[in-house]
Amino acid sequence: MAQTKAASRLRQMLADSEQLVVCPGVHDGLTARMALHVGFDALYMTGAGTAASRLGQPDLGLTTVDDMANNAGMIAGLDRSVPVIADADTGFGGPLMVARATEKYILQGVAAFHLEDQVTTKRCGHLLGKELVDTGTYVARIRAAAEARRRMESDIVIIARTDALQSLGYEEAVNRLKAAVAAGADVAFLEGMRTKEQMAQVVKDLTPTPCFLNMVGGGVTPLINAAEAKALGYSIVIWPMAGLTSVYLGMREICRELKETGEIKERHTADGQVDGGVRDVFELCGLSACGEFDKKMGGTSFAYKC
Ligand SMILES: C[C@](O)(C(=O)O)[C@H](CC(=O)O)C(=O)O
Repeated sequence: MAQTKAASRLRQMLADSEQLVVCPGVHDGLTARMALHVGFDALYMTGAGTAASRLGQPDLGLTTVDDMANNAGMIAGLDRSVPVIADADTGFGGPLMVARATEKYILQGVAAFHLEDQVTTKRCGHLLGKELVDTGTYVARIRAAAEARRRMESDIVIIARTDALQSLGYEEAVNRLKAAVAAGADVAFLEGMRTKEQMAQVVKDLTPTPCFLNMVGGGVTPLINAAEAKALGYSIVIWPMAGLTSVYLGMREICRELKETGEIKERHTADGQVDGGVRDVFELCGLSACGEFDKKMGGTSFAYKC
């Protein structure tokens, strides 16, 4: 398996200490297309969003490895030059299963993924009552992922996440991250931080390992902007709710309008064009590019203007 362009690209970004990789959370093709259109250097495939959009379920470990890997792979395939960082929850089982999951993510062209130390009946890191596996079990997950990466001759980036802060405290959480890095993880992710002091301290305590920051709207971690995250020394910051919050607010507004008034009024841009209509959505998803490709290859189905 050759090294993927996207994983190498992400590794280059991580090697540049001046660069902070800012990733909007996306959960499906349309939200990913919109983030790509706006021009982000990398995307984050949220597990919570995958559960909500593919299953209509909360983030409680209900997605299978194939739900997650297939969703991540579809998103990664939209633009292979833009790295996709994907949620891999607990790795979906013991070391054998974690290795299989890693192989699936690699084959799907994902650039990076995170593995955590919750039990497999996991929950969102910003909910109460999280249960953990012991450090040995967690490290075995990371080791299995690193071994699968070696077997596949891949350069996929492994992000170690710990949820230990809530029940075991800061020191134990940092020890778990250090053990995960020793077992082959490239990046450290302390989940559920509650203070700006912790946010600053963990970067120092994990040096020189790049650190990952999770900005969940409505979660337990204080929200800071990209400039502040960069000043603290973070390498990656994700905003996992970007797609979910947009859909939640936008769909609610439009559904209410239809229910209350019996119609949905067209939205317009400042220069009077319809905004968000059918053509905009198709074009965002590559309508013109599809027609051009078909024609160039000698196809005739889309030779007329769509
Ligand atoms: C990052 C996360 O794993 C995700 O699935 O996006 C979640 C965030 C969320 O539930 O919004 C988490 O922090 O556990």
